[in-house]
Amino acid sequence: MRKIDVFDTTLRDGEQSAGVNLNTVEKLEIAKQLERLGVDIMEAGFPAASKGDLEAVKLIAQTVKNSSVTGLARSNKKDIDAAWEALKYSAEPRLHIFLATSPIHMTYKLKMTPDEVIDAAVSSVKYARQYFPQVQWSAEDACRSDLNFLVKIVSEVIDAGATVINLPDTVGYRSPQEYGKLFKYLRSYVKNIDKVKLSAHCHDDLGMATANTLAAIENGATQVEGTINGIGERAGNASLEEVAVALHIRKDYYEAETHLKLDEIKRTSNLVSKLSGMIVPANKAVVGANAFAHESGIHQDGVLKEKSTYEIITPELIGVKSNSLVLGKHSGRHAFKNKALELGFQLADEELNEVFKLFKDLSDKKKEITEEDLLELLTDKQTEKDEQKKYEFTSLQVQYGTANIPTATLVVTTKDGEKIQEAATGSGSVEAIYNTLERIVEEPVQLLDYKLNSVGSGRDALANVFVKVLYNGVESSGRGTAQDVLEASARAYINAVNRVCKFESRKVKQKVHL
Ligand SMILES: CC(=O)SCCNC(=O)CCNC(=O)[C@H](O)C(C)(C)COP(=O)(O)OP(=O)(O)OC[C@H]1O[C@@H](n2cnc3c(N)ncnc32)[C@H](O)[C@@H]1OP(=O)(O)O
Ligand SMILES: CC(C)C(=O)C(=O)O
Repeated sequence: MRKIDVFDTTLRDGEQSAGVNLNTVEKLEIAKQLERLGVDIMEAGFPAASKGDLEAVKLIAQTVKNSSVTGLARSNKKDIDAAWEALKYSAEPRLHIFLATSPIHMTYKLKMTPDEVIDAAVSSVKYARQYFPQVQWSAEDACRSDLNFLVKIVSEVIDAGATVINLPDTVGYRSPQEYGKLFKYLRSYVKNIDKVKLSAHCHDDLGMATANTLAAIENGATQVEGTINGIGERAGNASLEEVAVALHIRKDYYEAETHLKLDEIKRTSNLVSKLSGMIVPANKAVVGANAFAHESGIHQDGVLKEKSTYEIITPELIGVKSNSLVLGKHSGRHAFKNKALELGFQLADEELNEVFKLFKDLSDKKKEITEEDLLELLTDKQTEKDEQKKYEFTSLQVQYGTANIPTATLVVTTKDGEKIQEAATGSGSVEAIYNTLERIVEEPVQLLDYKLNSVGSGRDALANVFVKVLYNGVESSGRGTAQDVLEASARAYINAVNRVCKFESRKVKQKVHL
């Protein structure tokens, strides 16, 4: 299997993401994790950019032992000297020099003629080679450069001593087919190309960075550059984790591999996200929170029967413990039963159907059903089984406005099937509800305590109300859970009454038959 070298630039191009600024301690922490991940080369910064960057690159170069450390420099002595200052103590000093080769960049940015660019490239590589045994030379904006010019300059910098040639798609412009052809072209027309490693460096402006990198590999690239989580200038760089996992999963096709420790990927991604502040989108390939989450019933059923039905990457491969079956409105009975079992509830078919219906009702109201939600449903069901209910909550309507008196209208069904409707006012909505319930139930319970909290997190968390009541000198309690605070309040009160009731003394006041 052909080995592809991994050149990580999270600490240089990744740090060029707008809004990202890593201090030396953070950079060192990421560098150590990149070393654990097994990157061949890490670009630790741009030493000429600032004193802080120089010091960070120096510290990383002195600390990291199992990956080669490099730094970026423009084609001038000042930048190369700064890089040498930072990198001279590393095991095998390695420099990365770049110079733009496209007409747009040469004319407008560098204000240099093509011949001047060749001279600057050659003299900077020669200068660097006096110090550095390894010099990578990058043709910035290679993808918008004239091909014959590219062949000429690459050939000359190789003669000047470059050991790696990088062909960056600096602005993420090329399609995979075009980028692949560029590599093929240089391999065919640069006579001394076999003396060097050939590297791909892709940006994601058109969302093709990973595909382009893989196309380069197919066409002769021996090194790939990118960042963890794809962070970087503008839309970012190629995601190294995507490239490495794609090579692994499709080794039958690419016949190439990296030597990354793939099970360190998730940990590296989490660390980079935490320290850079660049949140990984949930649907990001390989490392997104949803990458191994199955939500719909048919998929969940398939995965429970045989994981490979819907999983081409095992979560363990990248260091994630297991996949997750997320319960939501698209889930089916298989996944629901499985989750209930995990939580310790063995449900008979009839029970399963009942709780599953409650779950579906809830999932129409809530985006994601958490374990806590599920526990509520299952324990409520369990409690219901254990308790005979005299009153059942049926419906509630509350009118509330700062200019009006709060009014509640409730319908409660008795165990005999009678529907009782009542209405009352109160100084607040909850009091109006409780005043109404007092009219409905015949047991004169006295409310001692009322507590409200949320189950789960987020805006759509369930409301959980706990009430303490006194009846005939005995304290009891009740609990109600619902999407809405007011409904949970009513349910808690009814639950408390049910628990204190003596079924033999049933008598319902003020009935209104619907
Ligand atoms: C494609 C890439 O990602 S390239 C890397 C981009 N990264 C960075 O720029 C981050 C670090 N940069 C910096 O801190 C600053 O830009 C510095 C310290 C390097 C330079 O700062 P300044 O001296 O103020 O120059 P400034 O950034 O405004 O302009 C860049 C200069 O470098 C020149 N330049 C650009 N690329 C190169 C190159 N490869 N070789 C030589 N000169 C170059 C530009 O033409 C311009 O020169 P000019 O001042 O004669 O017009
Ligand atoms: C310095 C080079 C490699 C670069 O970052 C780019 O062209 O995108």
